[in-house]
Amino acid sequence: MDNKTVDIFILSGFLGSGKSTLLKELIQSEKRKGRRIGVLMNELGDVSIDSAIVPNNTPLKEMLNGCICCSIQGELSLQLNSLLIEHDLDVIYIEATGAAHPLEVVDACTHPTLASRVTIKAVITVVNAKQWYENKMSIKLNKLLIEQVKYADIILINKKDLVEKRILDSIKESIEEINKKAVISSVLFAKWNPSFLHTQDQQMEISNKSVKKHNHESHVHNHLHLRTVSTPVSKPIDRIQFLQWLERVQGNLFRAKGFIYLKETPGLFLFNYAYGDPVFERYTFEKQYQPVLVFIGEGLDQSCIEQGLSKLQLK
Ligand SMILES: Nc1nc2c(ncn2[C@@H]2O[C@H](COP(=O)(O)OP(=O)(O)OP(=O)(O)O)[C@@H](O)[C@H]2O)c(=O)[nH]1
Repeated sequence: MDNKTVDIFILSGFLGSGKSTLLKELIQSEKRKGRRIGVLMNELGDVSIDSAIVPNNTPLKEMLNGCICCSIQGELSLQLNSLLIEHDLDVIYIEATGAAHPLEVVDACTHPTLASRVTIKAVITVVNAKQWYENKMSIKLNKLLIEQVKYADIILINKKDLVEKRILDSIKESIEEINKKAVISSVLFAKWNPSFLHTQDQQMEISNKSVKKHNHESHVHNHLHLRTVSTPVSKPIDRIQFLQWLERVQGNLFRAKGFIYLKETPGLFLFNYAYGDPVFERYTFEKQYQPVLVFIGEGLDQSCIEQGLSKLQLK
């Protein structure tokens, strides 16, 4: 009988902290080692955006329109099961939504039908340095950020370019106070030495057990009431007008992403907006996408967003 288990790494962290950026790095690193990787992605919206970074030849399962920890925990077990049946893999990376509680994801991976076939190696939490330092989130969101840090085995303080060195040190200290066991690194564009993942197995399995232990304790689940709005944007938009409009979007906009055409420059652009920082990147990946935008936040109004975007496309 084959006793080989498939390694599982769970990527956690708030919306826009850099989970997909990290996943891209990890996929490249695993490929260089010749390991067979599978990816399971969960997005809050009904449109897949993050999967653009997963190469076509990498087995991928996507769970759209819901958060693993709220509504589709059972589906995660099913999708994980299909990945294991359909492919001969060494490792699976699970990218949770930014609203997910890591323990709920761990819980779904420890379903009795999966237990003998997978080993949960580590929860890796990505933190947006500026967002952590500024501490401007609502109480509920802050609590979620803390839980994501508390139950991590590895914590990457990402976007270190957005804060000064001394602030980075204070962020590290405050994170250490919450989680003394985790390995903590400050990183830029989630660039990190993932060989660590394969040399420190023992250490991580120890802290991993503590994750499982906590799993049986009761914890308050943050229901964030996040709303997602996705809408096609077939015509090119003026970049400046779009950004000005984005500032005025009604509600609490945490995250926006998608593919759009811009008036001033030909070609499709990948748009990312996380914690107030908008980024347009020319889309160069192999997968084909239709122009569409996804907005994630609290109190978003779908018709207002659609009307606003329609007007921008007419200008
Ligand atoms: N300035 C800066 N931007 C970064 C860094 N790392 C990632 N980003 C950008 O932040 C944006 C969001 O990154 P993602 O990797 O998509 O974040 P995510 O956590 O996967 O987002 P969700 O899946 O929506 O939760 C993208 O535009 C990235 O290019 C960094 O170190 N510095």
